[in-house]
Amino acid sequence: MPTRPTPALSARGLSVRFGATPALDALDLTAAAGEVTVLLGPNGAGKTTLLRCLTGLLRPDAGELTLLGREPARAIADGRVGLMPQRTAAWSGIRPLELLEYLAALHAHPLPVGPLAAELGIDRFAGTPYRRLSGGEQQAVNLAGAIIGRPELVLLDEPTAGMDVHLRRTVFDLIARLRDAGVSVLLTTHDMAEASRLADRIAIIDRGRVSAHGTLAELTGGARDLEEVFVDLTTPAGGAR
Ligand SMILES: Nc1ncnc2c1ncn2[C@@H]1O[C@H](COP(=O)(O)OP(=O)(O)OP(=O)(O)O)[C@@H](O)[C@H]1O
Repeated sequence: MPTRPTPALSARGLSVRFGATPALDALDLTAAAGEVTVLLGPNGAGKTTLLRCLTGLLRPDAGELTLLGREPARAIADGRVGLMPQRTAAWSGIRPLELLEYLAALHAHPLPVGPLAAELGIDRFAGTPYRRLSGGEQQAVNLAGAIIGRPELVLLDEPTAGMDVHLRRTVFDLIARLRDAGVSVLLTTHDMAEASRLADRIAIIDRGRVSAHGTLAELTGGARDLEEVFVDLTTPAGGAR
């Protein structure tokens, strides 16, 4: 019997509570290796909480989690996972090119900094302190930092938020190339068009659980619009949990 390929991500019964709020409520999700998996969900659905569990920033109250078949901390320590957070104040005064060179030096076989910076337009503001960059420029630097170490799995939290159409298209091409190179990508977005265009599979998260998971065609039945399906399957932010 053929063995099943190791998934990029496996979460079973993952639960996180903040006081009375169940941010993740026994969430089950498997993301196949080599695919782009898009997490869609209303504000507060638990997407960022899931990503924080994946990167070891948050310890779940219950459940099991593996990345690339390993404990998340192990996979991350081995440099196999790249993370683009939604926002980071951590870099503050460092200049983008210095930052990328520093991050590249942490990895055995990094991408060449110059071409990556040029592709994402970072060379135009390479010497500006990170905190002075526009939102979209900071996002470009965050994305470059997530992929510079040639990770096998990339976690992107709203990667195109704040980006203009040009940069957004560049990022779409880059994500498609990562996938073509066999990299697994897990990303969150609120943009239905982006999800439709990029995803091999879409997981709709609602109130800390996966309410649907499949290809675009499976979710929409080929007849409905993804936004309609999303509205049917999710609770508006502020709705009863
Ligand atoms: N540190 C925290 N303390 C208390 N509550 C928190 C904390 N972090 C998240 N929450 C709550 O957990 C729930 C899930 O939040 P999360 O940030 O994961 O949602 P999200 O799906 O990423 O939302 P968005 O699309 O708005 O980014 C929300 O109700 C949020 O207020």
